[in-house]
Amino acid sequence: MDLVTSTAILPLLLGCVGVFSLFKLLQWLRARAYVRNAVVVVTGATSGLGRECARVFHAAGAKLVLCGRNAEALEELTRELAASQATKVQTHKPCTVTFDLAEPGAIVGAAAEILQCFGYVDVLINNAGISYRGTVVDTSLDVDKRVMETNYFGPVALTKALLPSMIRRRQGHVVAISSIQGKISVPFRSAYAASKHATQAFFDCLRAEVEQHDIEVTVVSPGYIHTNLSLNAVTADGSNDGRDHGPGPKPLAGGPRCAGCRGEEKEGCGPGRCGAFPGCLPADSGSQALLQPHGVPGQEGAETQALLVPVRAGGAAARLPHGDRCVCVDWTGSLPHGGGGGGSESRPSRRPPACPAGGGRASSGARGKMQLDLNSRT
Ligand SMILES: NC(=O)C1=CN([C@@H]2O[C@H](COP(=O)(O)OP(=O)(O)OC[C@H]3O[C@@H](n4cnc5c(N)ncnc54)[C@H](OP(=O)(O)O)[C@@H]3O)[C@@H](O)[C@H]2O)C=CC1
Ligand SMILES: CCCCCCCCCCCCCCCC(=O)OCC(=O)COP(=O)(O)O
Repeated sequence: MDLVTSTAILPLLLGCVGVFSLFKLLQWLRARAYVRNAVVVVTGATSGLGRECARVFHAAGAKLVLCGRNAEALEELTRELAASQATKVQTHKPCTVTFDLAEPGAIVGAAAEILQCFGYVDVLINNAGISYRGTVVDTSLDVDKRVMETNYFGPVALTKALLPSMIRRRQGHVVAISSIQGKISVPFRSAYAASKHATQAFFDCLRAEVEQHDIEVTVVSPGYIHTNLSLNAVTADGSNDGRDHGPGPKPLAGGPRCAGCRGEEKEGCGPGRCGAFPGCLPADSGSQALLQPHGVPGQEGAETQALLVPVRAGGAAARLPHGDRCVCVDWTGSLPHGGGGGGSESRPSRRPPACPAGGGRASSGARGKMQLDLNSRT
């Protein structure tokens, strides 16, 4: 490289680094300013994602309204936040409101209480939810309704009750914590996936309706996060599952196998063989990954952070970190919004063919560490 070229490249590089750093700094300042002193309502604040939201928003200076069913747990969280390490920004004592989202009659009163806390709401985070596990045929309709009440009708009712005040102020941000299961449907999670699909649709419609009032609507679609959600999952008869073997579709005993391998000892699909197996997803079947674990799935510390990746018609893709392989799960994945390349309905189930010999092995059920970072807001 001659002298002229090298002297031109160095300033250019430094300039790029400078612009990038400035952009990051502005992004950080914007996120901080957005949250500081904002009135943020978090439902399901006593556990998991909601608790983490409470911690992060409190530290960033938000005026929190913490909602949950358990008044004592909410008080304990308030004490914990008050005792947490001081940050540079001024923090505020949270307000708590206790109500059950699955009680339709409780929501209007709860919304009024929420508004009394600080007089208005800037951000509503519809986070509370329950999981469900069971077969369609065994699940009583009461259970379907309970999951829908908690995950869908409750948040919808609360949003409706708080919207008029946001519209009057021409300010507000409604957040719905949905799930990847709001985009794709998997067996044995019918009620949960249905509630999350409904959530996705409702809040997408809302976004289009309230844009004119300067109100923002965000749907968050996380992948697996290791919380109490699995422990508290309801089952077909309405009882609690009570098992915590990590969230998500579980491999059959003995490890992940192809859908056609139920009860057999053969494992895995070899490279290039995925297409033959409804239960096996190609490691890379398209330009967009559905699930993109960072780290080795199943391994402690693997980052399977929430992914907000649009589902593409034509194939669910899971890219594994250790090379291109099929990913075998014990169910036949159906795709939303036109699976199978162009059609508008999910693919009909096919009977899985016999399992191929040998091949790669991959683990489903990777767990994500949860850590929210307000700075990553774009
Ligand atoms: N964990 C995961 O892998 C994923 C979670 N999500 C979604 O994230 C959200 C939070 O889940 P997560 O933190 O994991 O689960 P947790 O079980 O840890 O927390 C759920 C929270 O919701 C509250 N809640 C449950 N039912 C009701 C109800 N009827 N009325 C009021 N509050 C209620 C719980 O309160 P209580 O203490 O009273 O039970 C609890 O605070 C859910 O909407 C879930 O669907 C999405 C994708 C992945
Ligand atoms: C490396 C893994 C490959 C698996 C590829 C399958 C791709 C599709 C998987 C479906 C993703 C579902 C994401 C679920 C996010 C979510 O809502 O998790 C919570 C639960 O599922 C509820 O927990 P539970 O343990 O009760 O199922």
